[in-house]
Amino acid sequence: MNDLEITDLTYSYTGTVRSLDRVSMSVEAGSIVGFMGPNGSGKSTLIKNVFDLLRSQSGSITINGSPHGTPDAKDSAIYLSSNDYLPEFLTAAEYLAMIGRFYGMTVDEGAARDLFRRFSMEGRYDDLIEDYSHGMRKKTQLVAALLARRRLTVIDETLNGIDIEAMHLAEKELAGLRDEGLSVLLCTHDFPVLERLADRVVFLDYGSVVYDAPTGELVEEHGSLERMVYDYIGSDDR
Ligand SMILES: Nc1ncnc2c1ncn2[C@@H]1O[C@H](COP(=O)(O)OP(=O)(O)OP(=O)(O)O)[C@@H](O)[C@H]1O
Repeated sequence: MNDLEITDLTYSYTGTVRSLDRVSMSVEAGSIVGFMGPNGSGKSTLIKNVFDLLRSQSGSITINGSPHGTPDAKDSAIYLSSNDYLPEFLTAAEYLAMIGRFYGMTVDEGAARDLFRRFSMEGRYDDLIEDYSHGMRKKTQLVAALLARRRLTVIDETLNGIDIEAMHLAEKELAGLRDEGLSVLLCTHDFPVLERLADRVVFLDYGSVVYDAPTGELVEEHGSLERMVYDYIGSDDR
């Protein structure tokens, strides 16, 4: 079964221009799908539709087999947004416990502290988030997802801004989610990360899917994801 199934999703903010135009794509269980596209291509609009943050206008979205607005669907997925907004007035311990309560689970404090240590934030677990750097906030978002371990984790450029050591660990941890049969939709323009990690890549432009294929096939055909994107952007068919 697919953890995320999007069929013919169309969305317009204005009623005239379509930010998404009949987009269909899926994320298979136990896979990592890379999600790319130029600024304004519709990536955030699609993710906001998936998480019911924008009311869908036409098409259908299911998460773990349930329509995306239902409690079952919401319980099955976690969204790491591109910004670093977290409740400033909570400590990470309180924030992670709150995320646990959202999902009806008790956060394993030992596992949380261990992730904090491994992401080079030892000793900061009980500090207020208002004193965290940008990178620490991004890593805290990631720790929340790694603790929640939902069927579908959607990462909207959350990894931008974390250092190379944390990135290395993040890649390992995301591969670990996949090994457990969980899935990840990873929105990033970090081509090497996608080539290492993504089983499949979806590339969006002007609200439509341009490429949707296994990463290996795209790399074989174009030489690299970077080449694929630069050739496409520079082409006359656009
Ligand atoms: N609130 C809004 N009102 C009107 N148009 C919007 C709104 N939000 C986004 N758009 C338009 O919808 C289109 C898709 O935007 P979206 O933010 O989904 O793109 P994106 O691929 O996430 O871009 P980026 O890489 O810059 O984050 C763009 O043309 C954008 O201008």
